[in-house]
Amino acid sequence: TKYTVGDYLAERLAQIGIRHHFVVPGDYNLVLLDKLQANPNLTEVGCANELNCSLAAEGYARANGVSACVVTFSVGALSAFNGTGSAYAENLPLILISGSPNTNDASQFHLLHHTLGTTDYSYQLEMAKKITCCAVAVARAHEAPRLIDRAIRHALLARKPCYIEIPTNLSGAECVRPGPISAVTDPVTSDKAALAAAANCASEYLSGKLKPVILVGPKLRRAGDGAEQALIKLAEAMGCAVAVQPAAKGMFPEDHKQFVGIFWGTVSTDAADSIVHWADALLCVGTAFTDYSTVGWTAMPDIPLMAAEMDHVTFPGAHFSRVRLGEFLSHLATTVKFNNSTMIEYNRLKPDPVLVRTATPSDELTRKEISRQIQALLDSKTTLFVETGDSWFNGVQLKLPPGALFEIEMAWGHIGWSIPAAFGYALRHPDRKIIVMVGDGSFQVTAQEVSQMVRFNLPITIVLINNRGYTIEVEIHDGSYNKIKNWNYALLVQAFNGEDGNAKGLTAKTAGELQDAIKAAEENTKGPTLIECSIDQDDCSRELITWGHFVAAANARPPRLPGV
Ligand SMILES: C/C(NCc1cnc(C)nc1N)=C(/S)[C@H](O)COP(=O)(O)OP(=O)(O)O
Ligand SMILES: [Mg+2]
Repeated sequence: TKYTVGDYLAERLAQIGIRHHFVVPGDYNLVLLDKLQANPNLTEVGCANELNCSLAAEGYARANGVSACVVTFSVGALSAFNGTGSAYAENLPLILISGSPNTNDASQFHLLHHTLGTTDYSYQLEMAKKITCCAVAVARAHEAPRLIDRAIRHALLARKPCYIEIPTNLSGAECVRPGPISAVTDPVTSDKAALAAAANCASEYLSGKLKPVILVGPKLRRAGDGAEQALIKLAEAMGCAVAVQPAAKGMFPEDHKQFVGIFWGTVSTDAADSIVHWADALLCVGTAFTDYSTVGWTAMPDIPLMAAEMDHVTFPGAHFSRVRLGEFLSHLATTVKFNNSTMIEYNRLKPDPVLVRTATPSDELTRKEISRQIQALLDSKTTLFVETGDSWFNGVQLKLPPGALFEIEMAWGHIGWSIPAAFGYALRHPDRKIIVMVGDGSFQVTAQEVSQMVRFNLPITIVLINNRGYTIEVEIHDGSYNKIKNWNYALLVQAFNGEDGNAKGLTAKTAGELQDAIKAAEENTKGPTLIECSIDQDDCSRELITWGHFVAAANARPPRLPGV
């Protein structure tokens, strides 16, 4: 049988380590889906809609390093653009693949379904160029290898999504077999001279400082090439305090003796903000200072920063291009001077552990009791997903035991992300115990994907916090629009079982009911268990209220008058 464009794409996806590809079929991509399905290394994963498909691929990329989402033209791709935007903001190489019209239609000025009703079908590629690091449209079969290889290589190197458009009549067209995969995957290493200069210059700069602190950001993990291990080596070579941004929680071990908490301004944990503000040198590793991570700009560090990024290093008086993060951290670990002054000071000021009260079983359920019971669940096999909402604040406050992992989507912040993302992640990590903390508002956005968890028998535990609406928004700026129609969430999940599913839908209104529901969830190994926890609508974290106040103030800054 002839080797085709679809076979080429399938082989490249398998060669870069993809084992599941997320799809929603449409007549523009059916032949392509057949070719992908024909590759023995790929398992096709159907999703209920393209938003969820792209968010499932985003979650898969967190676990696997790279993912693929295959949709149909316009009606599919425009929804998948949302998860693609998430992958862009969260630095994940998601490969978005869309079927497109037959190559003969444009020149015949045909009006087509799934288009805007004009004879110009180029709008989708143009839109994709804005939200990916490389967007290509295959117009003739012989250019497929060059374009597919280029898009995938760009995505892998930039840790950003890419876009590949394949016309419905080209997926089955003749194509040559791919050359060595190293041409696509070979990493760009640091320039040797720049690496040495950067490490020497940085250790020189640090030796002149009295109180250095390391601040870890979300791009540390995304940089790959052993950057997380290299950071631990560097931290131990310096002996200094290590604080972590909320979106990077779990990227530095929280049981490490140099971990000083989550730096999030006034809503930091463990007084991390005190030691960060005490520092006279802040080595920022893959950090992202956004309005949300700086609490409406109130927590922007006010000393000159050292920034070690995925592919460059910059600090007062110096900039070094083409220096890979992992290599830089490893190299700096060998040249930097030991200086644990900030650890000594931190051990003086760190707060004593707080006593968390255990509710009695008949107590009405509260947010604090939910957190206490989830804390008790975390172990070395757990991956905790926290959804946009008060779950961010409740999740960030939890302590991660050795080996526990944490996933958050703080840059893009799409409510509902956690359900498809946890589903995609779970397919890649069936070995891990996945717990999702999600609010009622978020759950309503992407609830359909629980049915995929049922289909694949994934024992994901969904802790749904039902506080009757959009509480984050209430705290930022309240209005009628923050109210939502309440669902019977437990019953809904049972409906996803159809005739053969193993999902469980439970409700918990007291501490004891939650304890029992968690036990039932742990025993349900053949499907997802949703526990609907009802709490008072104003039972939210103090951190949310404080953070919401400053974020609202930042949103409300008056427009700058011209010439002011
Ligand atoms: C509506 C919105 N954000 C705006 C928004 C709107 N649309 C999308 C896709 N993403 C968004 N973040 C947010 S954070 C809600 O408070 C979430 O409500 P819920 O899931 O119920 O969580 P909390 O009650 O803890 O806030
Ligand atoms: Mg809510």
